[in-house]
Amino acid sequence: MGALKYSTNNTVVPPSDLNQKIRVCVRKRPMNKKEMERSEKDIAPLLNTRSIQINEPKLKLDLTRYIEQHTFIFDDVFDANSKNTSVYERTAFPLVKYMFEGGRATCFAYGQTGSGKTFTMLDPNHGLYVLAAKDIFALLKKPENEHLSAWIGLYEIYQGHIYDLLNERKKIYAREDAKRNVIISGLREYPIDNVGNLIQVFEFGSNERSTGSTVANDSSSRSHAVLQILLKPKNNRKKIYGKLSFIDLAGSERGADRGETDIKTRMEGAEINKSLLALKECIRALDQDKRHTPFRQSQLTQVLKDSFVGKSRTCMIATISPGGSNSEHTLNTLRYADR
Ligand SMILES: Nc1ncnc2c1ncn2[C@@H]1O[C@H](COP(=O)(O)OP(=O)(O)OP(=O)(O)O)[C@@H](O)[C@H]1O
Repeated sequence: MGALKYSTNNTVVPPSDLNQKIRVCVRKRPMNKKEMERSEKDIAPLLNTRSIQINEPKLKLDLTRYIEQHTFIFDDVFDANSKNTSVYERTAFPLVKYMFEGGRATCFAYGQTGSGKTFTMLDPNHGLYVLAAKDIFALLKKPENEHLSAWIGLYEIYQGHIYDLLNERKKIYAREDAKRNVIISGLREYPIDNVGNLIQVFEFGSNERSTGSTVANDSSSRSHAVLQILLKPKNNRKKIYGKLSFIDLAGSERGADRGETDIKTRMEGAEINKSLLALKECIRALDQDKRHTPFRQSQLTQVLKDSFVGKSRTCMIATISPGGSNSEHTLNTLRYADR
């Protein structure tokens, strides 16, 4: 990423390759009502379709205010007025095509609580998973895919444990089989043959998700939610032909040490921090084509092993808030996503 040398200022830049092993995109959400009421400034102008500037408000020792500018370049940057459909075209859609080529694909949303992870990934009307499902069922109707069927599984990772959201939050375990594939034993998977069906099963499962309240968002997620859509041969349910996982990660700021006194919250934060760091390490290893991927460092990266080794592709969507009050979190998110 850092190797890109073209100008960042309002110039037309060449689009990034949609078929890269890893793509990292940023999505900025619109100002919300509270931010508008506080007349917050938008501190995150886009410079072009691939770069964004953060105007960080700072204070000198003599208390005079100044702005520190930071510029970041990504594979795509989506502005506040972008619709999920255009985000989909350049993030999850290439992964849908890839799973029909027999690949394992993963799409993550990473960002601060309230920055739009769930809205982007898992919104029941126009989340990327719904848009993907529409294309998946259309592709399954094609004669060349007649032998395949789609299955869905939904689980969350909370404090290093896996809970099956389609089976009353039953605790389940990941293990490696003789071929060193990671299997989540006991995970309930349902065959699905249309979008309505998938949304219904997903909604049932997401009601089970463990949520708690934070200052930023009353139903903030403290867990990572993983929705997996599998393609299996109709005549062999044990075999996985292709896989696409959508992951709504826990709020990134929850991993920071915020001086919480409550032990439960501290432990949650430590675990989230561990898993997000492990994820970053794995993505870095994948990016640099390293032979060793440290996926064993957390439960999250362990269950995603097949996204990091072999025929795999990953897209990370870093979601950010536009307002000045979130500048620190926004910078942390962009630094995390910056490769
Ligand atoms: N791009 C967007 N356009 C319009 N509204 C948005 C957008 N992104 C987020 N929102 C709205 O902002 C609010 C917070 O978004 P969301 O719940 O997706 O955040 P989150 O990052 O998933 O937070 P958490 O980690 O707490 O789950 C929601 O009301 C959502 O509808």
